[in-house]
Amino acid sequence: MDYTDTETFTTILDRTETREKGNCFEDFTEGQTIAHAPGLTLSNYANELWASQTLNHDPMYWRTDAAREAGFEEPPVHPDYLLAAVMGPTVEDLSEKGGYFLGRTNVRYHDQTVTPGTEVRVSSTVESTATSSSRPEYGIVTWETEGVDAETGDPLVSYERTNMIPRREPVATDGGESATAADGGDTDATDGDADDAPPEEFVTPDGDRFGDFAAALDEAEDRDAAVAYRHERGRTMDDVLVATLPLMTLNTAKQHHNVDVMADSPSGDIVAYGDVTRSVALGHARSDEATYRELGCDDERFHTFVTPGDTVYGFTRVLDAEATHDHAGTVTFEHIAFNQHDAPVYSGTRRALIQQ
Ligand SMILES: C/C(=C\C(=O)O)C(=O)SCCNC(=O)CCNC(=O)[C@H](O)C(C)(C)COP(=O)(O)OP(=O)(O)OC[C@H]1O[C@@H](n2cnc3c(N)ncnc32)[C@H](O)[C@@H]1OP(=O)(O)O
Repeated sequence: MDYTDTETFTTILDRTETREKGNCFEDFTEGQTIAHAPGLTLSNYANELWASQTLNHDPMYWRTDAAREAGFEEPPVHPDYLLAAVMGPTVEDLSEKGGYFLGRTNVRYHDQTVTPGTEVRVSSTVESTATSSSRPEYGIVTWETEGVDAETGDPLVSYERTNMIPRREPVATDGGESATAADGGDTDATDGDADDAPPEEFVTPDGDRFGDFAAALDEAEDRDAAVAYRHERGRTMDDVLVATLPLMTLNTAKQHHNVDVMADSPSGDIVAYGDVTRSVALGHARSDEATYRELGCDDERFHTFVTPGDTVYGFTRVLDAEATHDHAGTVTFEHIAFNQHDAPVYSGTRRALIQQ
């Protein structure tokens, strides 16, 4: 028999089993810990590709003199690449089966002096599993993940991530009726103050230093005003951003590189990895601030798909500024990434040390 004859081969394909990858919702139990096999070595190539393509062009990641001025011995790996490199190796075990990255919180950078050549090992613990009331074919799983330096065991980055994960067997649900009734059917991107009217005034900081953010908050205080502004740059999602960057971190989620499968999904196309979308928005934001160190991110949500050809812009609201160090202060931001139709695609809060 000729296996390479298309007609014959098609009937053979129909009769053979597919050796599947990934885990379904039923495979996760609360408290279970998974040591991810892949792990990787942080590379200069992937670091530069990530930071350049997401417009994270802060000189301290590119120039030795700027790195030394910021207290590093040499340019460290970019925190967004480090975070993605700690998420990529988890995908095969946690999310390769499909479903969407819904959000993440408690992102903490434990060591920002990490340089290319560092080997990373990653493990995750299942924090919770829940039924999706709106989607019977999915469950919702939250994991706590930590990436460590393989040589020293020192923690590098940790976070809690939530995904929709396909079930083997759909369950009976109320079709989301209870959630809709409970939350009033609110689909606004920024939870919490969706029913409030926007403030009368928006204040833009005069510059990119801690003092500029603190002064803008002072100006807005006791008035119907918010410190909030848009960033000029936008980045159109191309193949490098959508498929290459996640694959460079060993992220095997089909959503980012298998057009054939994704053609039948609700997006109809491959979708940008959430960490890439977020990194582009944060890159825009960092271009308008004198960042000293990243501290962490919380309440990150991915609101809708970003597909190739979409353009990602950034919007920032300044929530708080606290003088915590001689040379820098802690600023809390809310960042919103939005597309060419002005629809929010990502939101999250971020704390960073900003130079005085
Ligand atoms: C695969 C991958 C990485 C990886 O390999 O990992 C990626 O990078 S992929 C790219 C990034 N990603 C996206 O492109 C998704 C964009 N997004 C959407 O396209 C829509 O959001 C939706 C179609 C997914 C849902 O749409 P939607 O149904 O209108 O949304 P919601 O009703 O808000 O959420 C539905 C249910 O998820 C619950 N829920 C939401 N968020 C959280 C959270 N943070 N924590 C806990 N539960 C949460 C919610 O509580 C509801 O639960 P119920 O089903 O019980 O009501």
